[in-house]
Amino acid sequence: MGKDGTVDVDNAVDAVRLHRCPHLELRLNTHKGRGVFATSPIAARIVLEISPVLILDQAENKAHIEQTELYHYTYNWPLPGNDPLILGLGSMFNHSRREQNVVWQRDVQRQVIVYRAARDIAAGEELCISYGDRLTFVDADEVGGGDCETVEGELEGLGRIEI
Ligand SMILES: C[S@@+](CC[C@H](N)C(=O)[O-])C[C@H]1O[C@@H](n2cnc3c(N)ncnc32)[C@H](O)[C@@H]1O
Repeated sequence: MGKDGTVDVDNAVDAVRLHRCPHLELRLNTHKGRGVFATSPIAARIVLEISPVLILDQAENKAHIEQTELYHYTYNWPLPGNDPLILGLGSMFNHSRREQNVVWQRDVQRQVIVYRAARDIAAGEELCISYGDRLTFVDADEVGGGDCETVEGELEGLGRIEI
């Protein structure tokens, strides 16, 4: 780990050094179901989590993922028909259109997703990513409105989840 708390994730191809930020908790009963929250301040760019993914073939995906609740725990992947299941804490990040404070990157070769803080995060904040525009549920943040600043500019060039 670097002096600033960042993690070098550019490891050898045949190994992935795993990392989870210790300042996280899983809250079980939020208005979005379970969700990940910061227990202490977290600096921008810190690696929050490195989650492996499980890639099934197209037939398995159709039979066991698309028709079930598991579909909501998959990401887009650059292999047609093989959108993987996210294992680990990555599967617990909820969506926020306007308050996303987590960005993520696929490591296709090593089949992991690396999540980082998009900006400084305060203790008690929920850690959210963007699932994109095609949601399969009603966005709880949008039901009552709200007036939060976007972090779109900070997220340019980084991947979005579309599930
Ligand atoms: C990848 S899971 C996230 C973890 C999930 N909350 C849980 O308890 O397992 C995605 C699911 O979380 C819920 N979710 C995520 N973001 C949400 C939001 N902004 N509004 C309402 N529900 C949300 C939806 O049910 C969605 O299908």
